[in-house]
Amino acid sequence: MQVFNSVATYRAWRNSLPPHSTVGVVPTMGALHAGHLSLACAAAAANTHVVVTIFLNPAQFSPTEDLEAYPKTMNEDLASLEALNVLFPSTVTGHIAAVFAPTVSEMYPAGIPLVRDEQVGTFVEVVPLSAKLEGGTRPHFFRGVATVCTKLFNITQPHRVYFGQKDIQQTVILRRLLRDLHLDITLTVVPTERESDGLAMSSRNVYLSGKRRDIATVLYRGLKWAEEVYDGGEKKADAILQAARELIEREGEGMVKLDYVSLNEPELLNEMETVEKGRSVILSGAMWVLPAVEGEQTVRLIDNLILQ
Ligand SMILES: Nc1ncnc2c1ncn2[C@@H]1O[C@H](COP(=O)(O)OP(=O)(O)OP(=O)(O)O)[C@@H](O)[C@H]1O
Ligand SMILES: CC(C)(CO)[C@@H](O)C(=O)[O-]
Ligand code: BAL
Repeated sequence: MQVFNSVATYRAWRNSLPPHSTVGVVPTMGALHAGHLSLACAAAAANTHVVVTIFLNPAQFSPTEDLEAYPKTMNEDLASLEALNVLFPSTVTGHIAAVFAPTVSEMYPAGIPLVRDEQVGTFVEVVPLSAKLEGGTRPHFFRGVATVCTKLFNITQPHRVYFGQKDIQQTVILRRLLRDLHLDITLTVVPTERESDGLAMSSRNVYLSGKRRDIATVLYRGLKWAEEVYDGGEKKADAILQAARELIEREGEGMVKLDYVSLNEPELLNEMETVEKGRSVILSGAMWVLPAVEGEQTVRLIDNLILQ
C-alpha cells in the first residue's frame, strides 16, 4: 500500500497502472472505524485497485465547528488499512493499493479560510439540495463537500466511488453532481455500520463517553420507533415523525436537543406528507448531545433509515 501526499506523485502512480485496472475510491476524513473499512471492502470486491483518501477538509467546517478538535489518527488509520489488506481472501478482486492523503495547501493552493466571504477560488454547489436537511443547520457544509469531492475525483480518476448511507444526503448530492457535471463515475452507497446497541459508527463518537455515549442511541431508537409506527399502517408523515420526536424527547432525558426528523423522497429530497407503500422514502434525523459537565463539547449526530 503506497501513501501519496501530493497530486503529482499520485498522478504518476495512477498513470502507471495496467490498462485494464479498475479504481475504486473511498473518500474519508480519517479517524477510520469499521464503517470506513466496510466501504473499502465493498470497493475491493469490485475493483482491482482501491484508493482511500484521507483529508480533513476545512471547507466543510464553519468557523464555530470542530475542525481543530476533530480526531486525527493518521498512523492508526494506515495500520488499519494495512491490516485489512492482509485479511482479504484471494477470492476478492482487489486490495487497498494506495492512500491519498494530501496537505491542505495541495488541495487549496489559494488557502481556505473558514469564513465563506474570505474564500477565494473555485467552489462547487448543488442547489437547492444543499440547502435542505443538514444544509439548514450547516449552510456551508455541502459546498465544501461538493468542492472537495470534485477535486478528489479529478485527482484520483476513479471508475467507482463509495460512500456510507449514514451521510445519506451527501450521497444524493454527489450523485446529482456526477450527473450534472458528466463525470463518468459510478457511486455506490454502503449500508451504515452500527455499534452493538445501534449507534451509527462515526468518527465523532470518540467525543462521547459514559452517560452521554449511552444516551446517543436515542436518535436511532426514535427512528426505529417511527419505522414501527409506519409498519403498523400509519401513512401520515406528521404522525410518523411525531412518534420519533416524542421518543427522542422523552428518552433523551434532557441530555440531547433534536434538530430535525424528516421524511423525504430520495431524489430531490422533497418533504413527504404521506408515505405510500412501494416507494422508498428517507427517514432521517439529526440531534446534538449536550455537554453534561462544563468543558465538554456539544456533539452533532445524524442517522437515517429507508422506509421501503
Ligand atoms: N457507520 C458508518 N457506516 C458506513 N459508512 C460510514 C459510517 N460512518 C461514516 N461512513 C462513511 O465514511 C465516509 C467518510 O466519512 P467520515 O470520514 O466523515 O466519517 P464519519 O464517521 O462520517 O465522520 P463524522 O463523525 O465526521 O461524521 C463517508 O462516506 C461516510 O458516509
Ligand atoms: C466525503 C467527505 C470525505 C468529503 O470531505 C466527507 O464529507 C465525509 O467523510 O463524509
Ligand atoms: N461525514 C460527514 C463529515 C462532516 O460532518 O463534516
